[in-house]
Amino acid sequence: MEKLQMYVNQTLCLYKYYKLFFLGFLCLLTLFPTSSSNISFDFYALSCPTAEFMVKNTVRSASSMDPTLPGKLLRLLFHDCFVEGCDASILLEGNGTERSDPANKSLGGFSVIESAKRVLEIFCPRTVSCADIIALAARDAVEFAGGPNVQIPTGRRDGKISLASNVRPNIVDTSFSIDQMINIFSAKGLSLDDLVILSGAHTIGSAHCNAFSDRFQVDSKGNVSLIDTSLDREYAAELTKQCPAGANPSITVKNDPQTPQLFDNQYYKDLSAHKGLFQSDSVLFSDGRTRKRVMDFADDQNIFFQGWSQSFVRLADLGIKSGDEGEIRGSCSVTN
Ligand code: HEM
Ligand SMILES: [Ca+2]
Ligand SMILES: [Ca+2]
Repeated sequence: MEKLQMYVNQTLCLYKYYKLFFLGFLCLLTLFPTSSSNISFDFYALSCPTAEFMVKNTVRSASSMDPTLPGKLLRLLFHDCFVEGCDASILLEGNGTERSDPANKSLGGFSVIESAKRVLEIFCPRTVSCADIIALAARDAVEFAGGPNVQIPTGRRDGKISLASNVRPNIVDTSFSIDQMINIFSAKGLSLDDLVILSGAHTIGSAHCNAFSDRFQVDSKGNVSLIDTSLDREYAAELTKQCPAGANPSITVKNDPQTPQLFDNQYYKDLSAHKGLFQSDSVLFSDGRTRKRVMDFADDQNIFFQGWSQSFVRLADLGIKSGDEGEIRGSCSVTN
């Protein structure tokens, strides 16, 4: 009996120690969080409570002066996040940086990020990362253009690496097959659904003629022949008018001709009508794996917006640096 009592006491004692040990372990976990747990909603609530407000205001006032900015800001996030993660590597200037690669030549919106950063450096010096400003500005650009208002976590830190040679292997080209696109997206942890939904970004903004001019040909009499037969003939003829042979390479056409500045589901209606601008858009309707989703989104804008709110957060979350990784730049175009 005495032995049994001793045994019970020992077990209880051990249990107490284990509990203490376990609680201690939990405490340590919160003291040294894993890197990804460091980003959170309203990360700047204490350090810079007006950060999100200041970015939104900058995006709003710049976009009302220049309606081409929302498209540029949204694309900037895509090109940032797919190379080295969402870490503002795209903003670094200099020889051989991502920004200098020809695939990034048509990016824009840099001045909006810089002016938001300038304001933030006055009110909250060295606090808000350029990576967060890009993500917030893209989010605000979509809202400004009439799209859903998405809450995103903040706390991204700025990267120190930016290499032009990293761009081409990570950025999707319009000539890619759907399998190539799926490969790049899934390497980032993004799904087939994310591919269809995020391509919906092409409901705003514009493109240079060389991004789609290999989809058709015009003979000397002005007759249009389709190289990509998934393209609507009349739409192709319209595009050749806007982009005649030998046209100035700086000419751009609207990605979504019906509602070029409105973030809506018109892009998916365009795809269903064989009027996707890039080959990489058209394949989303031609391929049996994605056609159903294109039709869902063409039928119901709410379904697109719901999907967008989730896929956008996933895009803005790619390869985030947090905790003691990276830095908070003082100026977005150079490392500290
Ligand atoms: C999936 C494969 C994709 C391909 C092949 C692609 C390709 C392109 C190309 C070639 C342009 C025209 C650039 C120019 O000539 O100025 C463009 C524009 C644009 N892309 Fe994409 N893109 C893709 C996905 C995305 C994603 C995921 C987003 C954002 C979530 C995005 C957002 C935009 C926006 C907003 C524009 C308009 C930019 C402006 O107005 O300056 N794209 N894209
Ligand atoms: Ca990046
Ligand atoms: Ca639109």
